[in-house]
Amino acid sequence: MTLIISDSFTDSLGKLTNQEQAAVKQTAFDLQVDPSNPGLSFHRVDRAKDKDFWTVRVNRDIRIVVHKRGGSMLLAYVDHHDDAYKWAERRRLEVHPRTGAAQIVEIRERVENIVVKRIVEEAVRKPALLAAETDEALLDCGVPEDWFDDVRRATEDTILDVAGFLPAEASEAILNLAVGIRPETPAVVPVENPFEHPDAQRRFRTLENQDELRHAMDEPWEKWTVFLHPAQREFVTRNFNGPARVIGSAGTGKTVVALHRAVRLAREGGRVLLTTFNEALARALKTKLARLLGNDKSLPGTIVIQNMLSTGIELYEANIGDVSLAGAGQVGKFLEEALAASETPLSVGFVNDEWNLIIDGRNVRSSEDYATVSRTGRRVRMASSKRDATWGVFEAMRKRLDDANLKTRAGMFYELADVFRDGTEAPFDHVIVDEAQDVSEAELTCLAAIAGDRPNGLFFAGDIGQRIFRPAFSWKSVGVEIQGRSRSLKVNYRTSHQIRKTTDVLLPEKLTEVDGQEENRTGVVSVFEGPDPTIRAFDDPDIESDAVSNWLSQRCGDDIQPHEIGVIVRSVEQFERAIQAIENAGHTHHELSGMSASVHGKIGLATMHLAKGLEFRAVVVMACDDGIVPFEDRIQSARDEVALEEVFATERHLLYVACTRARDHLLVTGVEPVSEFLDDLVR
Ligand SMILES: Nc1ncnc2c1ncn2[C@@H]1O[C@H](COP(=O)(O)OP(=O)(O)OP(=O)(O)O)[C@@H](O)[C@H]1O
Repeated sequence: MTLIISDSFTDSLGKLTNQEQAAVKQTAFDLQVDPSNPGLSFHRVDRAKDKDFWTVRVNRDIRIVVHKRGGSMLLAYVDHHDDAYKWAERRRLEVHPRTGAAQIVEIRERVENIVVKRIVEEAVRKPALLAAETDEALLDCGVPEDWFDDVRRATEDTILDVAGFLPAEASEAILNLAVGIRPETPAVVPVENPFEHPDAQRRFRTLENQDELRHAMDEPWEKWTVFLHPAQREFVTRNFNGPARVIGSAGTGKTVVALHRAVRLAREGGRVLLTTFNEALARALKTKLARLLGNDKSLPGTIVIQNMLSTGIELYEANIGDVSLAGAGQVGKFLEEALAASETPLSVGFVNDEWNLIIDGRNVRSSEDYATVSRTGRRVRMASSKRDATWGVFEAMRKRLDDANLKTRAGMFYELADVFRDGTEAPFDHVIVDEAQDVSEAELTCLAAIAGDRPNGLFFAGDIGQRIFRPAFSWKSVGVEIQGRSRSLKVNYRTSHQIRKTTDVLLPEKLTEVDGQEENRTGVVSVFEGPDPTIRAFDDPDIESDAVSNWLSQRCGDDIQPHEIGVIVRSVEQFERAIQAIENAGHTHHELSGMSASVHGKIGLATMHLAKGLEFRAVVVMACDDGIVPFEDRIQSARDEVALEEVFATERHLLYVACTRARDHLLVTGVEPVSEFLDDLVR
């Protein structure tokens, strides 16, 4: 007998108490070992339309709903006795009429009258969004026939309710149709077994052995470890003959793809480097990898998870020798000294930008190179005569660094790139970069030298709408060409429809990269709903603090634990305001930094920069005042138009990152005059 598990089973398992879950797991193991064991006491669900639904007894109260057909048994659902039966009576298992994928469908006439009645009543008042859709079009979307009328009657108020009754791909397709995006005709992938169809694998998984069953049940809320969207799966399993990239807005499961792909390549014996921007993100990746692997620790290959800087230092020490890096303060001091000694009439600010963005950032080593280097991202033009004079300052700067036996971070990566380009054996076959929007030019050059010409050598996961640390640059110019191998994910698993819709407006619908590629951010749907986010402006910080305190107290009453709540501010200067609000609500806080994860019983507190990679059920983004977001000092320090645009873009990204850490509840506040970005959020 083949045992299959469905996502509806893991969802329902996650809602039981720990004790009940333990009993369910034991019964599921017994079922896998010997389905004929009389202790399981199979009962057919007599009132079900689908006669293949049965229940299995866990204890006096709990029943597992299974679907038995042919030689396979599907674990479909688990609940208390009556609710388990009701669930099965309302559903049938069928094969999608177009694609051939297996799906569990809710039977329209069995869905509680009240719910459907509300959908119908409300539909009378507002225009129906999909009234003109033909049967063919709805079938193409995967809508079961008995739901056609409800879909056609759906209004903007009821479409989410209707979508909630449909199989996931149908739900995603009609939500897109409702905003004018016509879904692609479904792919017909010929498969013998409807459970093996790519669309089916997002909700069903055939279990090969007890370990897989244990893994699927151990942390049922971590569904991503077992079920992938077909678009995610494609990125995990596909082989690329050049650098490839998965993109998508916040919460679309890019990190999940990066992790699964790392495991897939290591299972094939590859040596994988999974790297990311900072230590906090690397730590989060390690935790997730451990969840994904479960007990399966014996990979034929290897996975090293390390932030970019540590990777660079380790590789340098292994291949070149000891390295001491100059800090930003040290670099600034040397530049000022070099400038003062040169008597060149340039501003310190200009020289700093020129060094960071061009000379050090692009590894310019001679005056000849300086004359021809690309100045993309820097609108300040320079006559060649001026460049000659300026070059002397940078030569002196390099000498100062050499004399002090110091390197810059960029310099270290460029040197490493030369070493690997010259044929030194790299310790990795595959490099996967998460949060790739924040990789620097020097780092990318080095990674390309390590694995750029290997099969499946370079893979990136990122979102240019979340670039918050580094300036954008041309990937092509460092030989990383992803055109034709870059695709976006469109299903948001993290944030509710309501939060996603509100925060999406912070960014333009289309973002253009330096290389000219356009990323269309429309057409994303979320897999669940929640309350509308609240955006509020207050007259003074004390009133803001009181309002935030009240909101926090209410959330804790909503069955949310303090550590599932995050308060996020622009920078540490606003921590005091946040702490006051947290303490007024009768809670304590825990500062989330690169080195520490959340602490049970304490509300998390983070800056917007360090919020990247975090996730909370409820989030407050507070102190969004004018002058704080965007941050006035950064605006003042921008020395040209491009730099100013860059400041506004990255400040917007920061607010977007902060707001999209929320799953179910979001509150954004500021004190008058508030951040100009809040106007967009209430639009
Ligand atoms: N196939 C899936 N099934 C269920 N949950 C998923 C799936 N894929 C991702 N998730 C969940 O969605 C959330 C967001 O996933 P992930 O962190 O990979 O998104 P992301 O695109 O990298 O987000 P960000 O851009 O904000 O970093 C996580 O809680 C993850 O567990």
